[in-house]
Amino acid sequence: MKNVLTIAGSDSCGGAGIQADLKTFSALGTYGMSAITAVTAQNTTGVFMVKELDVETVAAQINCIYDDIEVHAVKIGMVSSSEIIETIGRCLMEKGARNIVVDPVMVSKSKYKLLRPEACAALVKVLLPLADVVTPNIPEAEELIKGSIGTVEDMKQAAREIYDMGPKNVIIKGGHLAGDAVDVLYDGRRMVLFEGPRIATRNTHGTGCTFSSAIAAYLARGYAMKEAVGAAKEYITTAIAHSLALGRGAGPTHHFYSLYKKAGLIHE
Ligand SMILES: Nc1ncnc2c1ncn2[C@@H]1O[C@H](COP(=O)(O)OP(=O)(O)OP(=O)(O)O)[C@@H](O)[C@H]1O
Ligand SMILES: Cc1ncc(CO)c(N)n1
Repeated sequence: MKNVLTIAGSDSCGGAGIQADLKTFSALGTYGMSAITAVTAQNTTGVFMVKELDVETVAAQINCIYDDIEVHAVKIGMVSSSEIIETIGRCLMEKGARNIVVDPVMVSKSKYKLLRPEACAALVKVLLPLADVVTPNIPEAEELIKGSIGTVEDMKQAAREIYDMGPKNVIIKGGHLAGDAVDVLYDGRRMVLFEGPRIATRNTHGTGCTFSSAIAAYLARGYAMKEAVGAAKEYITTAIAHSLALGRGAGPTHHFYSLYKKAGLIHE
């Protein structure tokens, strides 16, 4: 069994954050563990409250996992303050963490700021250089490069600029553009495009969390980066295709279908 840790915020409605991450880890046959950075009160219509945890609690969760259990990959999601970011950076360096996936969560789909604006610099300085891969969506990539992105060519240029900030690989997710859902992976030498059909649904709560967690799970299972991203793309496309019309807003991705299908339990 491969063990995967998520360091992220809790989403009370279970569609994004820690809850999406753990569901993804399980569905992909890995053992999931968590260090919670903040508790959010949210549902499919929006985020209503955020309570950050103190840095001692964040550090204690990470340290006690690494002191006891082998961690084959770690995914970092919502980390709202500079202090929490610096604490996570320090802990992961001390523990020699590997297979680090950084999802630079900034704003929820419902437009709630999940990263304090002044903490963006710490994210760039501390977490990007530690990342084996960083997975911004279009608005996050625009914030990182301080420019606008409207085409796949713009995504490639943004990937080059973000690569220069220190991560080993960059994926720009194209979920926010029109047309097919195209993601761009850049490893400093090659640009690889992952193209999926755009699924016509409003139920896309937690797509970014699910995608980055799937990459972490596949890296933990020993996939090389390009193969991990390709497999994660298949997983997220399936999870969106079978997303759930829960609540009055954007419903969540679905995590059981792929597992059952892969296991040969679903015949179509
Ligand atoms: N409607 C869709 N159909 C198919 N694939 C999609 C769709 N929307 C997003 N994706 C894919 O889902 C993955 C996550 O991308 P997206 O841009 O939605 O992340 P995000 O904005 O970070 O999500 P989150 O709401 O969790 O912050 C990418 O692989 C993207 O191409
Ligand atoms: C806790 C949490 N993390 C990430 C997201 C992604 O937008 C969210 N909505 N909530």
